[in-house]
Amino acid sequence: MTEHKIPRATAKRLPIYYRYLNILLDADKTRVSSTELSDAVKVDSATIRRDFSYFGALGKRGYGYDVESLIKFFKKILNQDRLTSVALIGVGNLGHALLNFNFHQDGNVRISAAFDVKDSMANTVQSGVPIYPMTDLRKQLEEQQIEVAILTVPADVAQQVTDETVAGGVKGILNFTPLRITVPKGVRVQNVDLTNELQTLIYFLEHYNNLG
Ligand SMILES: NC(=O)c1ccc[n+]([C@@H]2O[C@H](COP(=O)([O-])OP(=O)(O)OC[C@H]3O[C@@H](n4cnc5c(N)ncnc54)[C@H](O)[C@@H]3O)[C@@H](O)[C@H]2O)c1
Repeated sequence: MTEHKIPRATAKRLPIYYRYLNILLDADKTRVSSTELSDAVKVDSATIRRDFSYFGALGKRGYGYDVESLIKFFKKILNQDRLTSVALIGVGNLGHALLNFNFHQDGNVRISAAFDVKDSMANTVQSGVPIYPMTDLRKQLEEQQIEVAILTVPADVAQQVTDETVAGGVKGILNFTPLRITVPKGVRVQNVDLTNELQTLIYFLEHYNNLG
């Protein structure tokens, strides 16, 4: 499939396009030009045209892109048309916040099981999600066929928990811990580093805001 050939930067922009296209659909707009899209999502129109060309979605001159067919197409690529069950491991401060949030606005991703070592937490339900003891991790991941996990445990146990998670069949890990975890080939890790994001923002404010 073409999916494997999409550059990473393009893949990262897909959810942004998808979200905006849905807004257009809700507003009963049937087509959109790359310039219009560019203004809305703050990506230059040449990049948008190049991104879309990777999927073979070529806009017609003077017409633009058909909103509905683009959405249909992106839905498939982004797996938005099927529900993805996700596990959360480590129900502390951050874990609780994510459980509470539980990706409501997207509707197709949900945390369906959470795990923690604390005895007091085991076999309770938090924000509608069952919390299992770590001894049940592998069994639950396998039974629920969960392939994506969010890691919110302390850094010193992150690698050990990662190994257990991968043994349960998980193929993708959203890693909130500061540890750069090691995974076998075929398992993908996405690191979320809030400090880094904040520092990047501050850097941009300091270096680019005074130019104009
Ligand atoms: N709190 C934040 O704002 C924030 C932001 C970004 C990243 N992080 C990182 O996310 C992780 C979690 O942060 P936090 O503030 O929620 O910590 P926390 O101490 O509040 O929560 C950690 C949870 O993990 C559980 N845990 C410990 N060992 C475990 C194991 N072996 N298996 C399963 N569960 C285990 C603990 O019982 C606890 O409930 C840390 O690595 C932290 O550095 C935190």
